[in-house]
Amino acid sequence: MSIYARTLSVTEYRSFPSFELDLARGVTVLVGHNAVGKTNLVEALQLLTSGRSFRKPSPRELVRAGGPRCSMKLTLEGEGRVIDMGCVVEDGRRAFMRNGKRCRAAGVRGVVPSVLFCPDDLDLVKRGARLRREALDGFGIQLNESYAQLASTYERTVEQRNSLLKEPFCTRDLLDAWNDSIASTGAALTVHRLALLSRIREHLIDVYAGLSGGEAADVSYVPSWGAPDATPLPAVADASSRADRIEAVRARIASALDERAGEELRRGITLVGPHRDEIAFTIDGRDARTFASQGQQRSLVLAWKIAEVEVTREILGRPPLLLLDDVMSELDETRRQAFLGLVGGGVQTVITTTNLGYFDDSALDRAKVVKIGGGSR
Ligand SMILES: Nc1ncnc2c1ncn2[C@@H]1O[C@H](COP(=O)(O)OP(=O)(O)OP(=O)(O)O)[C@@H](O)[C@H]1O
Repeated sequence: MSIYARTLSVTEYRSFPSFELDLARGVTVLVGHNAVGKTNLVEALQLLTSGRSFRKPSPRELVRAGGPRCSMKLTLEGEGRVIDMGCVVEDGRRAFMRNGKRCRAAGVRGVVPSVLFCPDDLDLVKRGARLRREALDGFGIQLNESYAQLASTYERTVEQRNSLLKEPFCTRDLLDAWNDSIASTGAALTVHRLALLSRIREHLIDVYAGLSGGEAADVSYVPSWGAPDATPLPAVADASSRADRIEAVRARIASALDERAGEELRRGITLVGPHRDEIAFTIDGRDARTFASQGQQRSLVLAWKIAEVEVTREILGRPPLLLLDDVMSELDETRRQAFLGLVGGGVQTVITTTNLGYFDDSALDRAKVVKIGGGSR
């Protein structure tokens, strides 16, 4: 049996003095009124599977108001293993634990990765590019530790270069000294992104066509460093062509940095690199950000999330933990069924809702329903 999330327990965490939640191997529905803490539980599950929270809280925000510390533990079980992933916040500092031993976020990340879908995601297509980059990276870092390390090294490098750019003494020579690290780390990160996006794309196209009755959706990577008609990058077939690909991107980032140095010095920010790249959706060849209806944009996001589930299965050989926070009310019947269909495919799922009316009887019969703010059913 593949590894899955069995029990979450939290103490002095957000709205909970203490709470223990046994999860079903299939679907667990958390039902309760507004503000009873359903999303808080989803957040803990995300934190203990991915090492991050979509709410981006400061450590103190995780501690129940007035308390000095909080702790969370998620027990994973299967494949002959039991692993406890933990997180403790004390004195305003957050520490992760694996089987009781302190570790970095990487220690809890990715054994059972999670795919979260919450109401904020519904605007993913039309909001700023940063959110789409974060969606791709947040997924990628759970599947590949080198992706995670590159993303974090690259972020630090850009921060340092931007700090330098804001200094009155910053000169072209001082700036150029940073270009190598931006270009080489940025290129390696970009190649990870391109590989992951191409896997997501394959599923997204099929899923979207199924949801829409045949419309052609697509998603592409629009780099900050190249004209769209630039020579295509070498295809990734093996490790050596991967190295060629990184070198090709590195050279383009380096030359774009060179070209735009004057503008960077004037504006005080780094204008080239993966932190400025775009992930763009189209439907029937038209830019989805400006042309797609709200329903089409939602279907694109839904297709993206389903693609994340399928790509996890492809790469790790097991499905992720799917966390659906408060989205049932936002989706119509077809889209709800698309998600519930995944569940039939053996994806462990936690769904929060204020209203069980969004589920048909057969779905509820197969689910474990837990009332939050009351007893379990
Ligand atoms: N650190 C904290 N200490 C105490 N309470 C907290 C803390 N953080 C959040 N809360 C409380 O948790 C509640 C929100 O919980 P949550 O967002 O999980 O609700 P929910 O059940 O998902 O609600 P909805 O159905 O409206 O989305 C709020 O009442 C908020 O004040």
